[in-house]
Amino acid sequence: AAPGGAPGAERPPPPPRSAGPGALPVPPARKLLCMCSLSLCLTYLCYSLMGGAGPAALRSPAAPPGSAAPRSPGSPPGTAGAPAASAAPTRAANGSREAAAAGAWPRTPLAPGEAIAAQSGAFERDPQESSTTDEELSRAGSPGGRGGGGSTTPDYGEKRLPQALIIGVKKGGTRALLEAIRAHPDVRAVGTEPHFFDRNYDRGLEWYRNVMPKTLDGQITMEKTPSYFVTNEAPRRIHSMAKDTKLIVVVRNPVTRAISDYTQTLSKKPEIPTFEVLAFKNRTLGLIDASWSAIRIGIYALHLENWLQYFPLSQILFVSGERLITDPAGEMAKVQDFLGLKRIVTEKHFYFNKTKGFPCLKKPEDSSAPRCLGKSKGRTHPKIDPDVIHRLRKFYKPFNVMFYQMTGQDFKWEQEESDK
Ligand SMILES: Nc1ncnc2c1ncn2[C@@H]1O[C@H](COP(=O)(O)OS(=O)(=O)O)[C@@H](OP(=O)(O)O)[C@H]1O
Repeated sequence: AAPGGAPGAERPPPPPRSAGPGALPVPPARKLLCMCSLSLCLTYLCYSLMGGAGPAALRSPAAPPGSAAPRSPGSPPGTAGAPAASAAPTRAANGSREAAAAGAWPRTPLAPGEAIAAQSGAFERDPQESSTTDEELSRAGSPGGRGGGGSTTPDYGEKRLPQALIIGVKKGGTRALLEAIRAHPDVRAVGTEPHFFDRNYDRGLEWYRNVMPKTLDGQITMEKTPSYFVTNEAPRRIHSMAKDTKLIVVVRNPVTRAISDYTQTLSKKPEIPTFEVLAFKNRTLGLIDASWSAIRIGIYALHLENWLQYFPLSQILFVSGERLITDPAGEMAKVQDFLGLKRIVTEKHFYFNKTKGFPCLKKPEDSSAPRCLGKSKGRTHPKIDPDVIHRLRKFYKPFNVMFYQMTGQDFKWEQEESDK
C-alpha cells in the first residue's frame, strides 16, 4: 500500500505504522505523490541534521550563506519518517496544549450530549473562546431545542458515530465551517470539540457515540477537532472506527495561521515572548523554530502524508480558509457536494457584517439575533516585523508547493501581498 491514493481510488489497507513509505511497493499511479512525500521527509531530515539541534531546528531559506536552505519539492526522495508531525511541542507558551477554541456563533446551542459531556469535564471549553449564551444553553437542553444540529429537528433519533469530521487545521476557520454546515437540515454536529482521537481515545467509542447528537436516518453526524490533523495516531484511529469516514481540512496561509495561533495564546497569556522571539531558534542564523506548534502545524504537507497512509485523497476535502471568508457560499457548495448533501446552504444564508469584518449567518427563523462568530474569532493580530514574515514565507514555500502537489489544489498563498 502506498501513501496517497489517487482521486476515486479504493483505499489501500493501512501499512504497519513502522513501515516507512520508501519500503512500500508503489503502484505507478501513485509514484509521483509517493516520491514527493518522501522528498519532503528527506528535506525535513536534512533541515534537522543541518540545523544541528534535532528535528526542532529548521533553518530558514533566508538564512545567511553557508546555512542550510530548504530542498526544492523536486528533490530526490528519502526514507525518513515524519519527525515534525510527531515532535511534541516543547515550549510552555506555544498554545498547543491549550483548550481548543469553541467560539461558536452566538445563537448556536449545544446538543444535549454536549451538555452532558461538558458537565463531565470531558470537553475543554474555554469560556473566553465561547460565545454561547445562557439562553442558548437552556434552549439546547429543551426537547424542542435545536440540539447539536443546524435544523429544527426535534431531539429524537439515534446517537451515531460521526460519518464526517472536520480534522483541522487549528485557526483555519474550522468553527465558521462547522457552524455553516450546521445550518443544513441534514447535518447535526457537536458544538464543542470532543478531542476523542487525541485526548479522549481511552474513553472508548461508546463514550464518543454518546457525545454525539441524535440523528434521524439520512442525517449526517459531524464533529470538529482541529488538533486531529497534527495528531499522529488520529488517521489510524479514525480508520479503525470507519474507513469511509469523510475528512475535511480547512487550510489557511500557514504564516497567517501561525500569527492567529500566537494571537490566541497571547490573549490568554499576555506575558509570553513576542512572536518574533518565539519563531526563531536563532534569529541571526535564520533558524526557524519548527518545534513551536504555531510553526509546526503549518507544515501541512508533512501532516497530510500521515493521513494519506490510511485514506485516499478522494476522501479528504480541503477547504480554503481564505475563501471561506471571501466566498463562504462557494466553499459551502463544495462541502455539501463532498458530503453528498443537497446544496441548501447558499449565498442566501450569509451576509457580510461590516462591524465584525466577516461573513455571518443570517437570522434563523427561530431567532431574532444575528449569528456572527464570537469575539475569539477575528481577533486583531499584533503587528509582526515584516522581515520575520518574509522569512516565514520563504520557510513555508517549499512545503506549500508540496502541499499543492499532493492535493492537486493551488491555494495561492505565495501570491498574498500582505498578511493580516
Ligand atoms: N465567518 C467568520 N467569522 C469569524 N472568523 C472567521 C470566519 N470565517 C473564517 N474565520 C477565521 O476563523 C479563524 C479561527 O479559526 P478556527 O475556528 O479554526 O479556530 S480554532 O482552531 O477553533 O480556535 C479566525 O482567525 P483570526 O482572524 O485569526 O481570529 C478567522 O479569521
